[in-house]
Amino acid sequence: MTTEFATTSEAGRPAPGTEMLQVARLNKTYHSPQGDTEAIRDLTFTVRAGEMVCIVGPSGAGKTTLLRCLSGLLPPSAGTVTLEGQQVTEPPKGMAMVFQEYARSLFPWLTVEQNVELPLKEKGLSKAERGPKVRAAIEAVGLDDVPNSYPWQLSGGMQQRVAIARAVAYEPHILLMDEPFAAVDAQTRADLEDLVRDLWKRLGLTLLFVTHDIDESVYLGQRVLVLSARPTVIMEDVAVGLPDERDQLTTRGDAEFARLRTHVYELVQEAKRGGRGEHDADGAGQE
Ligand SMILES: Nc1ncnc2c1ncn2[C@@H]1O[C@H](COP(=O)(O)OP(=O)(O)OP(=O)(O)O)[C@@H](O)[C@H]1O
Repeated sequence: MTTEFATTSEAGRPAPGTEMLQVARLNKTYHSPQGDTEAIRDLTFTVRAGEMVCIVGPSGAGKTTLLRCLSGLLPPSAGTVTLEGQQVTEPPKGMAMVFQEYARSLFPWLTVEQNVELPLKEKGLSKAERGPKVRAAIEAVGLDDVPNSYPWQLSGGMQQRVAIARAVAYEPHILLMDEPFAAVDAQTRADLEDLVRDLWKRLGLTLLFVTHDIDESVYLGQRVLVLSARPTVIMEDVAVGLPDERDQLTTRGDAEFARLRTHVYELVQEAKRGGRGEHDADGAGQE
């Protein structure tokens, strides 16, 4: 395809491999009349430019809370989030997000093209600048035959492709994805996983991908951060040494894939039993 996306240097992104997102001793405690809930106890990790990092953890481990803190929507109770040297206190300009609920994140009265174009308008790009970027993004996600359709005329998987196109057209420095494929069927999910890996490689994206699905985290990630049960710490930062060229059959049939998924599965089971989290105030397993 003819890419109209900015390259890494054109877009002013940090050079690949440099530290981009730093989360330092992050704590989030919710206060309510019923009492305090310490959702996140102590999280420290770094994401380098160009990395694909997955986050898994048991239900209620604080994944949504973490993403809200990273995206500046929720102030931490302690600790800091720093993106490209700037402390995050509001939604950063260089960040885009894709959510699980695509039906709620797309505007039903706008066409595919108009949905993808909207953030570029908000970014202040002229019509002439927007056009090629919108077309390239729609082509990149394989929707070039339906640019004038409305979201409600498309399948769930296609709607999620629109949401992904909108995020990549914006040319974010970092893309956060919050369980983006949880609501689509298994086959569509596999296609979307491959789409995300393809876009990540081609566009030099930095990606933080939250999922419940252990296999998905190993298939997609270069690293998998495994969260403990609440109050959350990082149990382990698992390096995924699988080759960069991945496909659904070969990679998932690989002995190393099986070893990694077993390891992550055991960690999540341990987390569910409350291991290396709630009972470990020192946060063992931190980087
Ligand atoms: N606004 C809030 N007020 C009080 N407690 C909250 C609030 N939001 C979340 N919590 C609590 O914080 C903890 C973490 O919630 P969070 O939604 O971040 O977890 P999660 O890992 O995203 O969950 P799931 O995997 O089920 O989607 C939970 O115990 C939840 O009840």
